[in-house]
Amino acid sequence: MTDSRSAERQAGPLTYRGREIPRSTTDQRLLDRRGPTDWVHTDPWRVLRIQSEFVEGFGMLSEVGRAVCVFGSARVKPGTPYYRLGETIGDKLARAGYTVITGGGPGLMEAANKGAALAGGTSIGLGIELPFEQALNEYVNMGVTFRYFFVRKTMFVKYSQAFVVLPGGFGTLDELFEAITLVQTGKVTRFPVILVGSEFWGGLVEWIRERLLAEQLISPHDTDLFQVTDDPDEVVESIRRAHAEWERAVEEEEAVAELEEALHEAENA
Ligand SMILES: CC(C)=CCNc1ncnc2c1ncn2[C@@H]1O[C@H](COP(=O)(O)O)[C@@H](O)[C@H]1O
Repeated sequence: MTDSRSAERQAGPLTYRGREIPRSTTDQRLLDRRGPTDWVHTDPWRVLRIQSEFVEGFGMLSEVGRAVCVFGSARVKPGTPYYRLGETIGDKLARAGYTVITGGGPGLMEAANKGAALAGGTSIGLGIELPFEQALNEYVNMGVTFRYFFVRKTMFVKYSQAFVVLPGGFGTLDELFEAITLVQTGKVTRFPVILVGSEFWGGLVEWIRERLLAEQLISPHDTDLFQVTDDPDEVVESIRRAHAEWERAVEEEEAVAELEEALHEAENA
């Protein structure tokens, strides 16, 4: 313990004692315009920027209805088979009443946004600031551009109820494995992850079974955490089915809770 209370300073939730006590108070430093400005490049300041990205993202997305994220390569060109597949999936999701969310970039993100926008749906792009210039693709009708990858990833998961994964590179694989890990660890529940393109994904799925499963690095039921299809209608149907099951489960949970409450009241009457 320090000798006396006077040798202590409370600065918000922080306590300083003895020689650690700062020479000025936080307010003095805030109101004093002199002094170095390098604090704008410090981590505590970045934390505020990170917070503001969460606030902007939550603010824009919280009123979006049922939504599906579509991921896929930034590099696939318009007019190619994968691009057309992306457009079809965006279109069908929008017609089924889902908002389509993508990374807002070019390639298959653009394809899904295009399909959704031209079908009259809500087409969202969650862009990311990159070292080279890039704007949200022209088919995004609601967008946010993030500075931080991890804030953006939180938005993908929080505001969608399914992930559709088209062929892609590292970015797409990152998003795919994040989603599967979140489902595997129970951080998100009843969340369909649908890989589109059996020829493209076949090798990876085989490796998961023959290597990860065979070496017991995943559980047998973990291979059910994702499904593979080539059929855009099946993509929409699987998502619909999962949501119908989810709604039934929620209704059941609510009915059980009401029953329990009624029982509790009757016991206390
Ligand atoms: C031409 C080029 C490389 C542009 C990059 N521009 C990007 N804009 C927005 N999201 C991106 C971009 N690159 C990667 N991503 C993210 O990672 C995935 C695609 O990465 P990849 O092309 O598969 O690895 C997308 O689903 C997206 O969420």
